[in-house]
Amino acid sequence: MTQAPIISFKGVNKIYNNGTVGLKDISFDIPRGQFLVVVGLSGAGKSTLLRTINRMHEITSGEITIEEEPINDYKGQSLRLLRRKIGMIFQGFNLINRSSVERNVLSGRVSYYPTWKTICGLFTKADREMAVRSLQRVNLADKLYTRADELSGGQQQRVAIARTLMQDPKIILADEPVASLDPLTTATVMDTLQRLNREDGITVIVNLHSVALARKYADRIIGLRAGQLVYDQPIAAVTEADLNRIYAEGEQV
Ligand SMILES: Nc1ncnc2c1ncn2[C@@H]1O[C@H](COP(=O)(O)OP(=O)(O)OP(=O)(O)O)[C@@H](O)[C@H]1O
Repeated sequence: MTQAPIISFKGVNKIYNNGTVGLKDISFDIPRGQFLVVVGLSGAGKSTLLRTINRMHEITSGEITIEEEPINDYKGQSLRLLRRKIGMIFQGFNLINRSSVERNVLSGRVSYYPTWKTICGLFTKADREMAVRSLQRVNLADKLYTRADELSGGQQQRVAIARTLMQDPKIILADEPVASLDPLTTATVMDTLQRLNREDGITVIVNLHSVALARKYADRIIGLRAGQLVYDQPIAAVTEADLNRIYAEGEQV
């Protein structure tokens, strides 16, 4: 029996309040444990797609299911639980710069605490130990007490990944995670995501501008153009010409 997809889009449309079409009739399934890369020109809808998965953006019509449950109507506790199982990392890392690496990583655990405890920094010993383990997973255990803004960009992004590990996520969404990094640090971040995908079975969905990186890391590549799904192939079937076409044709839109 084939396993049910971890995420399923069914006829999803997203129209922003100003009338801009973000997503147009998107339907596809993401199997559990896949490393999916989303490519497309700037403005194609990649960020919009990612952000509908954790409901940072609301869809206009259609349905998204996660682990076979429709998430459209989640509120309160169900929405919090959904967001707990989905980690997200951003191009700009979104760390608290003046705080220690430990404090930043522990902040990934806040949904497990009442607000007053997190304000006072009252994290349990078990969670402090979990923070060390998360940093070990991204090869940064020696930076526990370093201030976040004293790290390189690649190290900061790995702290952001360690922070999401505190949620024990089933899915990691990465929105242009390496766009501001040089090639060497880019590799450390992408390798980290790949390791978590392969060793921990975390489903990873990454928006990338770089076709070369997409080809190197993806199990499957999907392409968006003007909010539409225009390409969907397993990596073995992806050709350079296909990818060039996604970008070239997009320019005519
Ligand atoms: N909050 C918003 N309000 C209105 N329109 C928006 C909003 N956010 C995005 N858009 C528009 O929706 C479309 C898709 O944007 P989106 O950011 O998802 O594209 P993208 O492929 O991620 O682009 P980039 O690679 O530049 O990040 C674009 O036309 C964009 O201008």
